[in-house]
Amino acid sequence: MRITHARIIVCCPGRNLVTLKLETDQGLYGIGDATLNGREQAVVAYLEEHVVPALIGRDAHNIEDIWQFLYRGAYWRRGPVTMSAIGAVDMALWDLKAKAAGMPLYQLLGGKSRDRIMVYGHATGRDIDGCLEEVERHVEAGYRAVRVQCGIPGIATTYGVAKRAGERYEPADADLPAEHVWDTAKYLNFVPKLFEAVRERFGDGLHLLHDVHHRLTPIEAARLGKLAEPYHLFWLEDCVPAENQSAFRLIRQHTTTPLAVGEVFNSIHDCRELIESQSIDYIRATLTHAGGISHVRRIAQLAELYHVRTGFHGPTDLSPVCMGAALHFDSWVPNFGIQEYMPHSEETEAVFPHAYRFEDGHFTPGEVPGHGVDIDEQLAAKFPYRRASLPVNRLEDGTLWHW
Ligand SMILES: O=C(O)[C@H](O)[C@@H](O)[C@H](O)[C@H](O)CO
Ligand SMILES: [Mg+2]
Repeated sequence: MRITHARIIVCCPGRNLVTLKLETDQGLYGIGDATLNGREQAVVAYLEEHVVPALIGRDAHNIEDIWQFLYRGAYWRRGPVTMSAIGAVDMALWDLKAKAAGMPLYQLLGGKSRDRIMVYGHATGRDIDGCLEEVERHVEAGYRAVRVQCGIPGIATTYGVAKRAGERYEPADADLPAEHVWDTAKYLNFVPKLFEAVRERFGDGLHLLHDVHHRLTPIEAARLGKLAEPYHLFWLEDCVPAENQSAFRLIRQHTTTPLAVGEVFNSIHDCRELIESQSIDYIRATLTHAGGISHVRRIAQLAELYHVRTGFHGPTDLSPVCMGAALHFDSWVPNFGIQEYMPHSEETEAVFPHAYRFEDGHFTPGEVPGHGVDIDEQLAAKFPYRRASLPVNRLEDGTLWHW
């Protein structure tokens, strides 16, 4: 099954999404997601100039060899741009192989380890009451797990909070980076009250998650972990930036709150120490940004040895293609934890017809051959690319901080 054509489709049905389509001499095609939010065109150029020309004529069945060719062969290993490009190729090749076998992708990975995939949704509010209403809405829709993010009194904009009630939170919302202001003291004094209010109203049964979005120092994260213990979070996410993997050892010494990290990771080397030192509980590196199924499978299998479970990143800046492939992976992976889910816009759903379905707080990946997600190229062409940037964060005195 030779690769004959490769196309990169960039569209913006509400947000920018990059899709790789590989066609073969057997008439089958495979699709991969190459979206790197706010840096989309860097991956497009990498694919167009350095990857696609080298793929034409290769046997699409040799997934591992193509992976090694693109990774080792590049000499310049790792990094989000390279690994997103490799991730898209790998995802498209697995899609092709499963289509050629006439099987849903999870079958090729080893079959199902579970009947359905638990997801967590995002409840956001400008204040605690607004956030509780959104939690309520999720509970009524069947969610078993909800991530809560809330406006912080005294801070004008807060990570993860939608502009208006009931709307989605979309981070890349400006042509050039918007500037937000951050204050750790205000945040730390406030956020335990949010957890307390959720537990008071919804009891202990709901899985409760929270994303710190890399804003604390290790000792501050340790304090938050301790403060959160009475509310038994499912996880505390990205409590510190994780370039320094040993920072998590310090946090771990102080708290039993489960820790999740890894949405910005792109390689097993970004999390090897975190996993081997048992400093985390959930690894969030996902298929698009971490080199596709072939590489994330290695991460998950290392993690399994150390009781670390998966909790894939799944916001709307990953396309339905990544979501579909991730749900097949989630169906198989023995050490599954949870899957993030933010509903895509109606336009995005129409551009990417898919077999996966939501019911009662869970997803099923569908039974069609491949990963079950397609792209309507004619419709995609109606939504041209628009530059959109993620914000930056400054402390109140103007110091640039982590976003
Ligand atoms: O947990 C999450 O879903 C993430 O933190 C996202 O909200 C990121 O901010 C976004 O993916 C950046 O592009
Ligand atoms: Mg996050």
